[in-house]
Amino acid sequence: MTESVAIELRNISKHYGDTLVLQPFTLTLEGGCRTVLLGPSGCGKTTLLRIIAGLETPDDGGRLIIGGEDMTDVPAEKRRIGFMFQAYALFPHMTVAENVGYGLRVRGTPKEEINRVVDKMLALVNLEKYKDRNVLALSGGQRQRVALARALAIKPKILLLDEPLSALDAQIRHKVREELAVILKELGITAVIVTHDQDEAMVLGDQIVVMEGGRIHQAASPTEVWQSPATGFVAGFVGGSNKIRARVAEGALNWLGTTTPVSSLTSINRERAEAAQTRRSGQGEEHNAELYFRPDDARLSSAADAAGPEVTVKDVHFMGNFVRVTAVTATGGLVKVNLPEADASVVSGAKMKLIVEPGDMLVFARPEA
Ligand SMILES: Nc1ncnc2c1ncn2[C@@H]1O[C@H](COP(=O)(O)OP(=O)(O)OP(=O)(O)O)[C@@H](O)[C@H]1O
Repeated sequence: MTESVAIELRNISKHYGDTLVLQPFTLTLEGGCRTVLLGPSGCGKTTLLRIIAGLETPDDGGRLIIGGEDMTDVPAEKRRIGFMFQAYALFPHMTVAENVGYGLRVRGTPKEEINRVVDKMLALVNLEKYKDRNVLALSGGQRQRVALARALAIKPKILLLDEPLSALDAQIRHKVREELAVILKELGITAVIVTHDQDEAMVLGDQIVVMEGGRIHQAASPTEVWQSPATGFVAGFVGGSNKIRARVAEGALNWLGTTTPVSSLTSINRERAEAAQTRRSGQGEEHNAELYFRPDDARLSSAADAAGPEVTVKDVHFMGNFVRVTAVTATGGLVKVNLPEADASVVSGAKMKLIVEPGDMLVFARPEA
């Protein structure tokens, strides 16, 4: 078990020249927890990781507190932080054991101690048998575990992992991410993991920080991010929700020509719908809200009396454990619907009703332009 330290990011922001790449924020990453930074390419995840590492300095006024100590001005090599970057950066001319022991060797650790730690780390990642093998003669997943063992060998207080699984193909990636989750949990180390893959974030994180355009949209548990997305961006990014422009007026949510009573929404969505109505009232036909719903939460019906907007089925793909349907709305937008099983009436060109239960609707005020 590693001593666990919290990371406090106080009033952190970052400019490169005139460009603001991280908007000011304050956030605590609990000691011993695994925090995942999740967001699309270019949202600032790596920049934030590099600030924690000491490879970038935050803008003036920002403070980085690690384990209660102000580390803002402490150089990277004095922070006791372990890294694992995207391409692992293993030393190709060295064996597995030499790679894992590298950080200890450069610190002048006695040989016996290095051997002891290397053995322990290789046991942790299940690679004892490969100790004397050259790293080039390993699979991608094995190299990834060597990189993890090397990062952990220096007994870091904090472990930073930048897209640790990006070099692996889809099949092995699933297996390795489960292994990584188990190892990090067992170690109880404070870890910060960057990914743009929401499944990976769900498996690896105790806390997920969802970022976009340099802004933190939400920092919460995987369950909370899934069940109560804080913004439309989170709703759309996590779970691949459909987004429909809507208008709230006179207690009703109008979307694609259909009306859903605001009173039938869940309480948080009802509040947001009411706020959208208040904020943008009296502005004619303008859309003042956005409706999101997950593909799994939508159905298609050919029943004449089904209540819901009409859509035209475009594509139907059998995906193994579900059927993915893409349909076109009356306004030309696309919606995705996941059906639990094949339905003979759902074929390309069929006109069907799109059904979404009010309890599954996520409503947000439309962001100001
Ligand atoms: N040294 C730099 N100088 C100027 N701009 C930079 C520098 N490093 C990063 N940026 C810009 O800052 C923004 C955030 O980059 P960052 O690498 O943090 O994003 P990211 O979310 O990690 O992206 P990815 O998932 O593609 O790695 C990007 O728009 C990027 O172009």
